Amino acid sequence: MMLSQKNVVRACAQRRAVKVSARVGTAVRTMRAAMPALPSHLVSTFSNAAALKGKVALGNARMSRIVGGGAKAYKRSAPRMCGIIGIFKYEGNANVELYEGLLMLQHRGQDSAGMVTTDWSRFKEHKENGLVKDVFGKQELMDSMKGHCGIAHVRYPTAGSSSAQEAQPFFVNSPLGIYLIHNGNLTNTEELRGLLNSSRSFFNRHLRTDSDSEVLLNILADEVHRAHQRCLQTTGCDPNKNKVNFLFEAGEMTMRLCKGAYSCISLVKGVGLVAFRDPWGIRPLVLGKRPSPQGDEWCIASEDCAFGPIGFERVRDVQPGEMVVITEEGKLMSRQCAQGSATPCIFEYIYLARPDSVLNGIPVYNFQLKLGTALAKRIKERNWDLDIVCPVPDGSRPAAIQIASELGLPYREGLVKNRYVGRTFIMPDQRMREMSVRRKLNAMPAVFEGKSVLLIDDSIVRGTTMTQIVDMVRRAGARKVYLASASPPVVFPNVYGVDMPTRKEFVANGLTIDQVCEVLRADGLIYQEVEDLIASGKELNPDIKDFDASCFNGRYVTGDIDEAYLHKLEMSGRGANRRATQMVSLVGDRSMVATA
Ligand SMILES: O=P(O)(O)OC[C@H]1O[C@H](OP(=O)(O)OP(=O)(O)O)[C@H](O)[C@@H]1O
Ligand SMILES: NC(=O)CC[C@H](N)C(=O)O
Ligand SMILES: [Mg+2]
Repeated sequence: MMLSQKNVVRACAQRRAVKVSARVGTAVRTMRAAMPALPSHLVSTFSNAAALKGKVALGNARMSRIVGGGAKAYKRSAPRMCGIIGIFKYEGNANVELYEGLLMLQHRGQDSAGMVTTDWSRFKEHKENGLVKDVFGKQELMDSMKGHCGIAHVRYPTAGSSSAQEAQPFFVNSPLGIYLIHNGNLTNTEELRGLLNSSRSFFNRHLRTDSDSEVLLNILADEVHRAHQRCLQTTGCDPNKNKVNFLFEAGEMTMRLCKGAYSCISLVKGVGLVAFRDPWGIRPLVLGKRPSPQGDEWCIASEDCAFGPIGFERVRDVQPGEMVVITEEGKLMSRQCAQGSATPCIFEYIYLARPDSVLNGIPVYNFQLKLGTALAKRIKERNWDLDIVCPVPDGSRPAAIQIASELGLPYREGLVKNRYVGRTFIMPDQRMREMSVRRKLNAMPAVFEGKSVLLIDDSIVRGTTMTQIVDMVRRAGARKVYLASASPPVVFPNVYGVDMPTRKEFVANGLTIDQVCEVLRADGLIYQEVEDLIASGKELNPDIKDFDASCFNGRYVTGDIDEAYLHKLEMSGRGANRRATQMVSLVGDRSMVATA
């Protein structure tokens, strides 16, 4: 009987099919008999582990977790999040610059793309599932996106579903016309949903999706309405002259009510381009400008790598808890809506952001070099007999270059990435899935033959990439394969906008480093220490007193996340289903970065 992938996972999770004995060999035989369709790499993982150690005392639960996680991992690509951009110009259309800027943020999200442009009298909106070039690379559509201001979004969902209805921007028409785009994830969405449905909300707001971003927009709109009401009750307050103030007041209340991560950009009719960032500054948001004969023009984006190609220059980060308004006339105003205390997400620097970005005053590239330096110190203590250092393209290159230099070893690019694979539908059978991983990366015998190799990756999340690569590198003739991860083991879910909601999908969850090493079939494995990671960031910007490193240390900076929350998340639709039926990206668009 051939079991489907889903059934394999289910069978593993329920621990019915695998009768694990203390001896792994028995377990492997049992697995083979019970699940002929089990991915061979997972079965051989255990055979190999057994060969390496003789026997491995992995418990029943742990075994089924690894098998379940690995099988699921085949369906998924690396976790992503969202990217946002807004542009204010005085004349001409903003559409092409929004498109170019959004392309520079494509690595942050690949599920959908959306844009709205305006001349402040009419608004033109378009959003669809797909990559930026597929959604907006159409002359007729772009010609119709008129207006000198606009906002645009790329999405990788962390709440709700990946349906096109939940693509961004979201829109409300009352009390002012507001479009909003959001990067991050609210952690008290249900509570806020309740507020919007309570008598507190005069409008009885109708929520059409499961998206947290739609909730956030409606909270903001509701607070604008309340600010307007307060004005009407105050002698001498002219609502028409106070719209910017309504936004600032709404920003203050929104930041009191909303928990979690939110970097947002809005177009507000009668006000202008509005941007705000949660009081913890978890997700990035950067302000840029360029001169024009009429005055400064503005761009606000998740990462300042978006500025260069469209002629903007970085001014500064939007501060945690700050709201910036660029009025319809181009005047920049700002208010600190909440006492901010920067604890930016450290995972941004390791994995999510492009190396050519500067976030929170820290150049991402420099951060990655520092991670290389810190890790090299620990590697030296291992006394591994190494011949070459090889990066896993693309994310790990800066760290690997630094490690090679610190260890005095040759840096060799032995893995070639096919950057033309692009997005791929879930492969219908196992052979094709394996093939698609192999066509993404190719190992060169010319580099590996007879060598003891130190492979560097920026992170090992589910272990999918690394398991395949270790195999490939051995097949290409490597004598020994050692692994180093520039980040610590990922063991806790990310609740702030990165799509990593369940612990069981992480290869390092519940295992010792030696056990992970066995699962990955390597000769040695070393991870970055959490203290070294945080210290590296603080050295680059001493004003940052702490980082959100929750996926490594389980300390959630917003203070509202406990075991019960994580458990509920894992049991929820997102955690349980893991979007098994949607498209996945087998090659992230970061492939364009380091090779450009
Ligand atoms: O353990 P896993 O779940 O496989 O995920 C970790 C891998 O995913 C990312 O690479 P990816 O190929 O997505 O993109 P990159 O080119 O930006 O490195 C990351 O850089 C790791 O290599
Ligand atoms: N990754 C993100 O920033 C996602 C934004 C929002 N939570 C959504 O799911 O659409
Ligand atoms: Mg990678």
